[in-house]
Amino acid sequence: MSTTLSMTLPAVPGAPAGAPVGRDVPRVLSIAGSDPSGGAGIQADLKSIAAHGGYGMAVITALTAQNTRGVQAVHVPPVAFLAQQLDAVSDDISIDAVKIGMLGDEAVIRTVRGWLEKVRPAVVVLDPVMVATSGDRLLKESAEAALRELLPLAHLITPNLPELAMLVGAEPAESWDAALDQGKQLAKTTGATVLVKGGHLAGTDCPDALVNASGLLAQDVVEVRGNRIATRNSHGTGCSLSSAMATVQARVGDWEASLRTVKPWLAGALENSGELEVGHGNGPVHHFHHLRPALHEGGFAARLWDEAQQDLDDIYALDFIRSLASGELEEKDFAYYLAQDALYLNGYSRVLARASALAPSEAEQLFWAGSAQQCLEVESELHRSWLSTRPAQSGLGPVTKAYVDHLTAASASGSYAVLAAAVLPCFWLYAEVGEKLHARFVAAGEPDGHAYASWLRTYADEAFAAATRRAISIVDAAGRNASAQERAAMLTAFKQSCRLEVAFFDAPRLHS
Ligand SMILES: Nc1ncnc2c1ncn2[C@@H]1O[C@H](COP(=O)(O)OP(=O)(O)OP(=O)(O)O)[C@@H](O)[C@H]1O
Ligand SMILES: Cc1ncc(CO)c(N)n1
Repeated sequence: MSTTLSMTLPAVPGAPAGAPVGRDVPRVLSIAGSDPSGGAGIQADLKSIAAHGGYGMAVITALTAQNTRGVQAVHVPPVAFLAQQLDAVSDDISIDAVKIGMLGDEAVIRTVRGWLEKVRPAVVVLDPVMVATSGDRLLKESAEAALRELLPLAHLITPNLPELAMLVGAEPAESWDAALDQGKQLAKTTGATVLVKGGHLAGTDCPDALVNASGLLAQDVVEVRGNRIATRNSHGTGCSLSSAMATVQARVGDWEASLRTVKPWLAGALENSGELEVGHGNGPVHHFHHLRPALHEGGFAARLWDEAQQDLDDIYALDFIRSLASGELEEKDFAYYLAQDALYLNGYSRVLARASALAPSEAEQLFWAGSAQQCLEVESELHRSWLSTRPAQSGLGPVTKAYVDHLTAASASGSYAVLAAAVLPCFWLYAEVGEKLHARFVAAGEPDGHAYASWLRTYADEAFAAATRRAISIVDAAGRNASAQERAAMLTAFKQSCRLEVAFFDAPRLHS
């Protein structure tokens, strides 16, 4: 499958010409605390580094006993052993970037400081972890002064708003402008670039900004806006952000470009966090939301079918379908439906011909071409046997037009997979509804005098059911081979067609 790690990061606008380009797979060291529940600390850092194509390493400063509900205990091992871990890594491995997280106490800070002064890594991102999302302290109060003194050894500092306030000796900012002012102050006193984070603000926006007035950035303040995502799964966002920034910076050498890469990724990680179902409190983010596990045969079709269930329920609940089944449907509504169906089939046939033109194999080309021909034959049969005896209907109705327009747009997308997904509901939902209505009619003993008996008898057609199975299997294979992005587009196109199938059956009520 083609959904591999996004190792090739997009060329990012704003990257200065001639900016240093680092290693393809940067070696990134996290010096941080352990979160055994996997959402924050070194566990989050290693996932975040890997998600950005880095090689992750971890030196543990402290062990925490915590989960998504909070921190139960903290254990700081002897600092002599911390120093041994740090030296073990740097004696052997060239480190491209370091991310520093939870430090715990003053002795740890002193040890890390000594190591940084000796090794001088090219990229140092410092997340001044003091208090967890749960409100639990992760840095002894007595160590705050030592942490402040460590800041000038970092290139990027990533405090949240309460941490930023504490580091500049002020009250937490309540507005974005006030936060940026504090960021400027911290950048000035430390000489580092400050990443001011909007996570703790109220409102629908969630901006971040890089602040540095010494000419290192394109402007003194580079803001990257973002929408606030409604989720309580924000455990470890700060850890994930800082380690991702260290990784991308080691590759592209530009803080702004790094933030523009990392922020949308983090938004995706927050948006998809619900999928993980980890814990009962503030859950972790989905670091690998951009990767999808390989789907087994039928797996993508099953996902589409799940998506279609609500639309099927909606179809069965429509007056049109209920009264078609009972025979009570008004003749004018049936005539409108048939006339629109003939118009629709003409457009649909053209779109199927386009699928044939884009098909990757002769077998699929033939299938779509055959289906396109079949459509035209059904259209002319509709005219011959049903429409010739019914009063002329007005032209293309609004739903018919919307549906054909949607399919035409899908055929212009250039993606065979998206087009195949868009045309599928017309096979699948129609075949499903046809089979069910036919079965109900037969179960009712094919009542005499049913106004639509002959229609229902031909509605469930085995040749059409076979074509539907083939269309499903083509879309399933296309979906399994597609990138995550293309799959999402397939799902959107499919879903839209399902909605239009519902609307199409409801159109006679509204427009006949
Ligand atoms: N609800 C949200 N929607 C979108 N982005 C968010 C949301 N919450 C936080 N972020 C982003 O997550 C990153 C971390 O921000 P935040 O201010 O929450 O850091 P933090 O408090 O250090 O995180 P942590 O929860 O790990 O302690 C920032 O890029 C911020 O914009
Ligand atoms: C180990 C560790 N580091 C950082 C944080 C901050 O989110 C946390 N909760 N746990």
